[in-house]
Amino acid sequence: MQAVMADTSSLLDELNTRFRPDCEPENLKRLNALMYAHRYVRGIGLLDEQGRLFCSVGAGRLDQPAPPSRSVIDGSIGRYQLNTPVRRFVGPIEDSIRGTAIERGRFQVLADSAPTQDAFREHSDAVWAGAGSQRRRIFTGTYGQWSEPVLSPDVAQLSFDWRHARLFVTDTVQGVSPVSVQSILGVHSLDVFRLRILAVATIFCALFGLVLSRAIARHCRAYETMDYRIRHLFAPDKVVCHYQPILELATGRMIGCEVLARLRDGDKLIYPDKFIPALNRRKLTWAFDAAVSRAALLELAAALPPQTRFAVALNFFPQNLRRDTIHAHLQDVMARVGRTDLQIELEVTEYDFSPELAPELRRLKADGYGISIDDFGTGYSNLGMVKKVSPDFLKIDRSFVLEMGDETIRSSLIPEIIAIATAVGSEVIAEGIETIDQLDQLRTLGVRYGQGYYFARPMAMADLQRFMAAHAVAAEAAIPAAAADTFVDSAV
Ligand SMILES: Nc1nc2c(ncn2[C@@H]2O[C@@H]3COP(=O)(O)O[C@H]4[C@@H](O)[C@H](n5cnc6c(=O)[nH]c(N)nc65)O[C@@H]4COP(=O)(O)O[C@H]3[C@H]2O)c(=O)[nH]1
Repeated sequence: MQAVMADTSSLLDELNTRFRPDCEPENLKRLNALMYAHRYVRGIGLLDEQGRLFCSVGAGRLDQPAPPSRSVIDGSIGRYQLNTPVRRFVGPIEDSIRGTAIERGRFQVLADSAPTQDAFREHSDAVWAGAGSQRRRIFTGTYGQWSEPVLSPDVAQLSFDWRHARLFVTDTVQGVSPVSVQSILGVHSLDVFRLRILAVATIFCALFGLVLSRAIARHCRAYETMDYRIRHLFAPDKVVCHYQPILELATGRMIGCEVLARLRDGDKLIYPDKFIPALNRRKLTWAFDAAVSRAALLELAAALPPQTRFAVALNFFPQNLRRDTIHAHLQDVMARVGRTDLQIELEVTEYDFSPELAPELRRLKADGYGISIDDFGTGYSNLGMVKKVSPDFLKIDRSFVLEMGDETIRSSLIPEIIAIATAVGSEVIAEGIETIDQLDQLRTLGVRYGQGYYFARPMAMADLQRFMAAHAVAAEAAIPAAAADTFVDSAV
């Protein structure tokens, strides 16, 4: 009890020396803060000159000043009013709650022997008690008074005071008379919660960083994939055509070239094995085939001197080998090219050679296009079907040529392929000739045409022109003088 008296007395001292009995909000706010600094005080009231209570920290200005109590006891620290209604001090709570008020000078304080302020200070910054139906609640705490709408008393709620950069955490204790408590987290709270906040923030940042970095890495990987990049990489102006000469093996005469496409990526070239699967998945194959064939034919027509006949072998995706589409496109290109000496050969791999494709190829052949079956020997084509198309060329896959020196079963099949070609009325082109031994053997076997690194790698137009100029002289000899070292698969 002594502690209650000492606390109440010191507050009354302070009130009477430092404060005016002024009911203005600013003053009430300061009084409120002072009240919360005293453990055993639950309310402060202001008295008018007649000693009537006219204002209190919790309830503000009263509608009617409360007349002075008749049962006042003079004590050592002030005049005691026992059993006075608490409502006058703390606003709209039950009238039946009563307490002890002690007054001195123009101030009255409500003493409370239970140190409830401690509980507020420790567990919340402000408190409200009243009828549960009341949504807008007036919170009172160490920082003064403010009102706050409580959306639902059933769940804790967060709100943010932008002006003062404070976060309010409101929770409601349900009961006959619910109590809402508010904690305020502001910069000042960092002091109290510093370690906890730091720990939580660090864990949060670490987790967030981890999730974010994984998401970024996943995106970067996706951007790096050819499937993503192909949309930006493929544009008609990014197509680079390289040309690989096709020669008559007995004479070394160049009869034409195969067009092999690359894509320009800055100062690098990307090769078909990298971008063809992505073109297929992105359904860009026709745009690509159309761009390559147009670019190659225009470039060849502009660069090559008139020839008697020059074969231009074009690779098309099997799904694009449709007579109507291809013919319309190539007719348009050839009209611009204006060269009748360029003979277009359409290449289809044996693997893709199918019954559905055969009629399309026959119609294309009837339109005057040459047909070559590429990588011959690697697929399982129906010979009857091959015969029906009667291709101009069967191109022996380079794996057969590669194994020729080792005398494997595969290489022993070359004569069989030559026999099939004779049977269906086609010429043979051997692919991937890299050595003079391979060249000699193929010539001995009767293979008429060939291409490969031994003669020249696929190269840009400027190099093809140099190759053709040098080759015109060397072609006099039976074996071509130009070899792979001189004409490499050149950059742009
Ligand atoms: N080791 C070795 N390789 C040789 C030799 N001579 C030529 N080659 C390579 O063998 C491939 C021959 O082309 P393919 O069988 O039509 O196979 C082509 C073709 O199926 C496809 N392709 C290339 N350009 C186009 C195009 O414009 N359109 C379409 N649809 N496909 C294309 O990509 C495939 C690969 O083309 P590339 O990478 O240019 O590879 C080319 C060529 O560079 C040699 O002596 N030794």
